Amino acid sequence: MSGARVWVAVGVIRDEMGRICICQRQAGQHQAGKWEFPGGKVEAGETLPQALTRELQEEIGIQVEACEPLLAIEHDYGDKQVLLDVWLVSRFAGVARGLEGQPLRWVSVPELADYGFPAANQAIVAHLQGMRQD
Ligand SMILES: Nc1nc2c([nH]c(=O)n2[C@H]2C[C@H](O)[C@@H](COP(=O)(O)OP(=O)(O)OP(=O)(O)O)O2)c(=O)[nH]1
Ligand SMILES: [Mg+2]
Repeated sequence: MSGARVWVAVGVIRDEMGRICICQRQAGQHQAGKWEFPGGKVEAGETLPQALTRELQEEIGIQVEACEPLLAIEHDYGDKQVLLDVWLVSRFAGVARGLEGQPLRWVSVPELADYGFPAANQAIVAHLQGMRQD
């Protein structure tokens, strides 16, 4: 184990058709090439909803209107430890686009199985697969 633990606000953004927004992590980033749920590090003094709202505005240009906590995951990648605070975003304004050049897709919950996610995300995907989709 090495380094400090990074606290991350992660958004599972669901549209009116039940699809989920995923983005591909870029070259040079930790876990590059893997798909993720958009989000990023919580800054000092921020609440989780504040961090989530800021990150989703910065990364994909949407405004969070309703969100609720889904689950929290601690994971040790060896080179980095993360605490992912995963929130469900059930209402938002704006059109999601990859503002940092990252590929972005809307996929159904079954389709999540076709994408390569960081190891910590397996618990998120399993949680979504076990949830009622209404
Ligand atoms: N956003 C996001 N990060 C994830 C997921 N799964 C996962 O292991 N992570 C890890 C990868 C990174 O080590 C960390 C998130 O950092 P980040 O690179 O998104 O942080 P950030 O947006 O604030 O970007 P920066 O400060 O590096 O510019 O959490 C996920 O689904 N979404
Ligand atoms: Mg990020």
